[in-house]
Amino acid sequence: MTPEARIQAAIEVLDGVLAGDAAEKALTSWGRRSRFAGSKDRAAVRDHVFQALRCRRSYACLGGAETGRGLMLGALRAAGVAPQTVFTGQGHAPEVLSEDEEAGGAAPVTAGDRLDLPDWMVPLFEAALGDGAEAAARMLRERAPVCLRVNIRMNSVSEVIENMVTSGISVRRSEIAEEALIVTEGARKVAQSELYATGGIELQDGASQAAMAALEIAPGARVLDYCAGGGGKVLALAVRHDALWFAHDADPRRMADLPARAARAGVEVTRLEGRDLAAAGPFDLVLCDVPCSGSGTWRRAPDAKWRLTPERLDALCAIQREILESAAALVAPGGQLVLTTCSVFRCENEDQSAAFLQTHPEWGETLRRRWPISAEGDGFFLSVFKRI
Ligand SMILES: C[S@@+](CC[C@H](N)C(=O)[O-])C[C@H]1O[C@@H](n2cnc3c(N)ncnc32)[C@H](O)[C@@H]1O
Repeated sequence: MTPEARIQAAIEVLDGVLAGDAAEKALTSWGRRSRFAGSKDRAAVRDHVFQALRCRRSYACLGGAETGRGLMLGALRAAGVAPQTVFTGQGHAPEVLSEDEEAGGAAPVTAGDRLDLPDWMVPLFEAALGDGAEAAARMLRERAPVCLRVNIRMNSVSEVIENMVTSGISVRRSEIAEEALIVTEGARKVAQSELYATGGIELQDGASQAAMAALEIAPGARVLDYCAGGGGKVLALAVRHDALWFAHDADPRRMADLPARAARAGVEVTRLEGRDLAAAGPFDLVLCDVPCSGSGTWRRAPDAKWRLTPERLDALCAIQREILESAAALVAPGGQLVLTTCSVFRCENEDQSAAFLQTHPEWGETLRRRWPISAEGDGFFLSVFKRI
C-alpha cells in the first residue's frame, strides 16, 4: 500500500471507531476486508489510528471535523505536512479536499481540546496531579514505551541485553525498575524472539515492575493475587521471591493463560475459585490489582479515554471498595493488603486508601507511591496496608 492508501484505510477505521466500534475490533474488521495489506501496512494503519485517537480533540480542531477525514487531516497539519500532497484522489489516496476542508481547521483553544481530554476529566487531572496535570495529559498524546521484564530466575539483565542485540532488538535499561528494559528498536521482533518463547523475558510496563519490586515478601509466605487476570503481577513477584503463589479472578476465564505463562517462567501458581478462597487462606499478602479507569495507560488504549464516563468511574470506585473489603478478610494477622491501580485519578488511588483506613482502624498504611506517566512507564499507584 502507498502511504496515502494507508491514510485512507486509517480514515475508514476511524469512522468505524467514531460510530462506536472498539478500535481493536474496527482494525480487525478492516484487516479481514483487506487481505492485500501486508504486515507493515497493517502496523502503519494501526499506528495512524492509535495516534489519531490519542489526539482526537486537537486533531479534530486542526482538521475542522470529528470524522475519520477530519482527524487524519488534523494529524497531517499537526505534523506540518501539506494535506493536499496526501489527499490527492489518485489511486487509493483520500479524495481531494473540499473547499471547506481546505479553509477549515483551527488551533485548539479550550483545555480539553489542547490536552486531548474530555472536558469533565480536566479537573480530575488537575486535582490528582496539580502542576503536573498538563504534562501527564501531554504524555498521553505520545506512544507508550515497549518495556520488557527480565526473568531473573533464568538470566541476568546483562545477559538479556547481549542476547537482544543478536535478535536485532535494541534496548536500554529503565530508570525506574532494575529488571526492566525499554525497547528502543525492533519492538515488533520481541514476540518472535527465542528469549520470549522460553520465558526469559515478558512484556510488562516499567511502573508495574517497580511497584512489584517495592513489595516485601518473606520466604515461604502465602501470597494471593486477588485480581490476577492474565497473571502479570503474580508472575513478576514469583520470579523474585520463594513463596507460595495463589491467583484468583472474579472472571476465571481471564486466568486461562496463567498456567502456560507460569510454566514458561519456571514458577508454580495455584488458581483459586471464589468458593475456595476462605479455605485456602489466610494469606500473608493479598494483592488487589483492581479494575480501574486505566487512565495511566491510555497511550496504549486511547479509545478508552473517550469511552470513560463519570458514571462508569463511580461504578469502578465502588467495585474497588468492595474488593478491598473482601480481600482484607483473607489476610492473616500481621499480614499485608496491597492496592494497585494503573490510574492517575485521586478517587481511585489516595481517596480509596484513605477511605479504607478510615473504615478499618485495625489497619495502617506502610507504603504509598505514585509513578507518573513517563518515558519509563505508565501512570501507576501503590498503597500497602498492614494489619496492626
Ligand atoms: C487490572 S485487571 C488485573 C490485571 C492483572 N493483575 C495483570 O497484572 O495482568 C483487574 C482484574 O480484576 C478482575 N475483577 C473484577 N472484579 C473483581 C472482583 N470483584 N474480584 C476479583 N477480581 C475482579 C477483572 O476480571 C480483571 O481481570
